[in-house]
Amino acid sequence: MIVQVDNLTKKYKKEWVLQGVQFEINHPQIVAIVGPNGSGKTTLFNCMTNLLSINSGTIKVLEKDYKDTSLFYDVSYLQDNRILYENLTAYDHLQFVCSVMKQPSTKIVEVAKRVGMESYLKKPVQKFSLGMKQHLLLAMAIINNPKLLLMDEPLNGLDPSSAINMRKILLELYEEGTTIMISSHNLDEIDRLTNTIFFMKDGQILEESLKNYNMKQYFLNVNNLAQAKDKLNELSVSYTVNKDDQVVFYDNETSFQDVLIHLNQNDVLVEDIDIKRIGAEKRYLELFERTVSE
Ligand SMILES: Nc1ncnc2c1ncn2[C@@H]1O[C@H](COP(=O)(O)OP(=O)(O)OP(=O)(O)O)[C@@H](O)[C@H]1O
Repeated sequence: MIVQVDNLTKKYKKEWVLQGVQFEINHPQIVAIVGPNGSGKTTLFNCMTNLLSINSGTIKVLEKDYKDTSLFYDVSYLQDNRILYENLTAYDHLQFVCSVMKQPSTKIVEVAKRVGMESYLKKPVQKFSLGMKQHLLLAMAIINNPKLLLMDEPLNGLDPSSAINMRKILLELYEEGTTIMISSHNLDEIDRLTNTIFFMKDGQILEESLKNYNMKQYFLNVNNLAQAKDKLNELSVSYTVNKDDQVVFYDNETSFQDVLIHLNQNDVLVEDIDIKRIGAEKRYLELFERTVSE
């Protein structure tokens, strides 16, 4: 067991933010935590790392109670950049983390290279851009090869190539056996990283595999719509016809190839094909549409 959270509740003064959070992670994976602003993602991470007291419930991490101080060596938490010291260099920060994590200082250059921050390793943080600070936070979080890595909005301020590099590093860590819990509002990036998403709604977690949402949706323009409908009915394909007279269907039942072959053999000409992927954004809108439009 990597994480087990049972009936976790947390309130600030009168506001209940976590209202019975419940989930388990039993094997190494990348899990995204997604939810509107203020839904409690940071609060959940802060509770899991014992930075905040909880009101009720239990949290177990790597088979231990979350308050067990030995977890410090195996769990990293990438928080926002207010934890950085403006007057210290990136090297100073990494040296400090190395010493408390009992890691050799040779790791500093190694991790700086991996993250792509060698050129400003010796500069003070006050001269850093937002993205440079994110690089340093990432380097600090992975220098000890954690078993569990919690990341609160790590993509903030990253340019496209840095975001691609971060994705590469996270996928490598996952391959090496690290479990990553990442909160982000960047649903495209989440789609690229994982299809396991915990949606935070009403102080609870809705745990979903987005496999269904990663289906492809096909839009066909055909020369003879009536004939096409007849032939699709023969194949028992579930389809709809949209306002542009396109035949729309998903790839979960009959394969796309079979549909094309059947139409072609029955003199229906497919003139154009558009393919869309249904991802996390669609599910997010279904769950939070009112919140989004408010
Ligand atoms: N220290 C605090 N004192 C009082 N209320 C707080 C405190 N920290 C957070 N809250 C409230 O708890 C709720 C959840 O906040 P939290 O930061 O956990 O949400 P979040 O999902 O991480 O949001 P975002 O996506 O904006 O980062 C919000 O309503 C927030 O105002």
